Amino acid sequence: MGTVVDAPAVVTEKEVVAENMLGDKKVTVVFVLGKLGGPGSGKGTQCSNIVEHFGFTHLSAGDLLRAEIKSGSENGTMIENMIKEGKIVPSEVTIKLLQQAMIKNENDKFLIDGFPRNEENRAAFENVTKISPAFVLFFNCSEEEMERRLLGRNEGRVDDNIETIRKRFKVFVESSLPVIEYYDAKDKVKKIDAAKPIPEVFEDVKAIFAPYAKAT
Ligand SMILES: Nc1ncnc2c1ncn2[C@@H]1O[C@H](COP(=O)(O)OP(=O)(O)OP(=O)(O)O)[C@@H](O)[C@H]1O
Ligand SMILES: Nc1ccn([C@@H]2O[C@H](COP(=O)(O)O)[C@@H](O)[C@H]2O)c(=O)n1
Ligand SMILES: [Mg+2]
Repeated sequence: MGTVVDAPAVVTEKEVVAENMLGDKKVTVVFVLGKLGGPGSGKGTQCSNIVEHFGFTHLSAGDLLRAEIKSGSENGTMIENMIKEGKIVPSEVTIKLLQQAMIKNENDKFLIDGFPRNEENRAAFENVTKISPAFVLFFNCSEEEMERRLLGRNEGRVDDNIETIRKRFKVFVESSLPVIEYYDAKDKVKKIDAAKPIPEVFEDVKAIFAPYAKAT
């Protein structure tokens, strides 16, 4: 039997132009994730530093979902129940919130924190927005340390209790790991040791973001 050669994917000029475009602006997106889904790995903390030093806009999928609950939206009860259980909200809901937030914002550099949490999140985001991340910033931290930080966070989150924290870790192993593996195979995962004190972690983050330094 002869060798079967896959036909090359046909990419039209329009598709090439459309890649990473949001309306008429070209955007840079960095996904921010962590080990075991990264709850408590310091994603939000370091994103604030990146915003200040590198001019990115921080969009936390979890924060957008929590704001949606507060807004009294028809999806509010469903989202709240999913968060209490540490489960992943359907992609169409989260992607719509992320897309709206990016369109409303004039910036062209976004940190998307806590997303994609599963293969459905990842594939749907790329299909709907045609945006691929520049890279994935991955915070590596032990389960014990993340648990300790979350139990001491005191922000009144419904999911910062030992029962939900353990469920969130379990969901990661089942759902989020393939996402990391997908981007790892594309050499897009930049791993950070997140167990160190906050300023030391930021030194490592800074080295990764140096190419995005604001012109002075
Ligand atoms: N490197 C660090 N060392 C010690 N404490 C930290 C460190 N980074 C963050 N913290 C603290 O740990 C807690 C969790 O941090 P943060 O909210 O940034 O985590 P997160 O990754 O965004 O978690 P989640 O996914 O649950 O939103 C906060 O109280 C924060 O001040
Ligand atoms: N892509 C996502 C992100 C988050 N969630 C839900 O929100 C919870 C809290 O997320 P944090 O990033 O703030 O830790 C998370 O446990 C999920 O229930 C989601 O569904 N999809
Ligand atoms: Mg956070």
